[in-house]
Amino acid sequence: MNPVVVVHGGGASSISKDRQERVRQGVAKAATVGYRILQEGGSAVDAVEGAVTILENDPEFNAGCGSVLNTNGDVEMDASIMNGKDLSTGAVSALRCVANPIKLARLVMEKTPHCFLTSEGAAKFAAEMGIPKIAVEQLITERSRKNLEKEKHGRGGAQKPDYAQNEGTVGAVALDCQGNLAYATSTGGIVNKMVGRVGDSPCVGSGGYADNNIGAISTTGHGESILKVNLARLTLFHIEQGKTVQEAADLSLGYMKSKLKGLGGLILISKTGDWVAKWTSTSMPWAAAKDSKLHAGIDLGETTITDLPLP
Ligand SMILES: NC(=O)C[C@H](N)C(=O)O
Repeated sequence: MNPVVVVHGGGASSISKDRQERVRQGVAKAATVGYRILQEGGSAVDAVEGAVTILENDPEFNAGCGSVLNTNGDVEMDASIMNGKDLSTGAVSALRCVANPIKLARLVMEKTPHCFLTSEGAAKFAAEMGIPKIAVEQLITERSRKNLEKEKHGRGGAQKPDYAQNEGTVGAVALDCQGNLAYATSTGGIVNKMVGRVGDSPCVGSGGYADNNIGAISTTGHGESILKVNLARLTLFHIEQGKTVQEAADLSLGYMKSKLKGLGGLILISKTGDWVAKWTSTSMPWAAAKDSKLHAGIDLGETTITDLPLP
């Protein structure tokens, strides 16, 4: 089986010129790292964890360092991961003071009898696993502080968040040489969210899904809409009904938009290695690595294809 990795850096409003290059490099690096892991014989789970860790560590994206702030100016992160081989899954939500939520989600999947740990319980488990607690300041950037200010005061103190401004959730899907599929999704959520608000990203079936018999998907966008339509599982349902990856993505994103006015995006790989990156938000940085080529883009109709650097 030829390995494939696709990553996204979140459905977003238009990305400013000065950030575009950094965002482009971020997704390209994540896809390249994930692909190398697969080429070296790593599993799909290893690849999605590796790719998402790169994006969590990159302050340009709304996950790990660079997460958006809640209404108290604090960071509460959500993440989930799934192994399509046996449907094992792990998730964390409302997690504070950990650099890489996706690593903790994987530990929930592999080291506990549960699928999902939240808040204090997740933090306690992180400590038990020897994951260092970091100061919240290490996760907060100048940009996220400014975004919160803008959200609170810049729109005349409007109470409702403008979802078009919420950007940067990260995700990855992978197909390894053995034909195994996996997904990982990680986020700081939405700007100015209520304390304790949990979005779609840690919820299996909404923020992502992976089943070796069908495909793997990671989603991004307006979490409350994604939760209501179970965007990830809905898309895979269309694949099960015989749709192509493009058709399935269009159908499920189209349904969320027409039914709820919810905008978002997704990356998807089928069990046969067909892949797609689609969005209804203004833009979505993404990159895909397959057959030693790197495909990447941010805006609609704009795709570049380059050779992947040799290992
Ligand atoms: N930008 C995003 O994808 C946000 C995420 N889906 C959430 O609602 O928490």
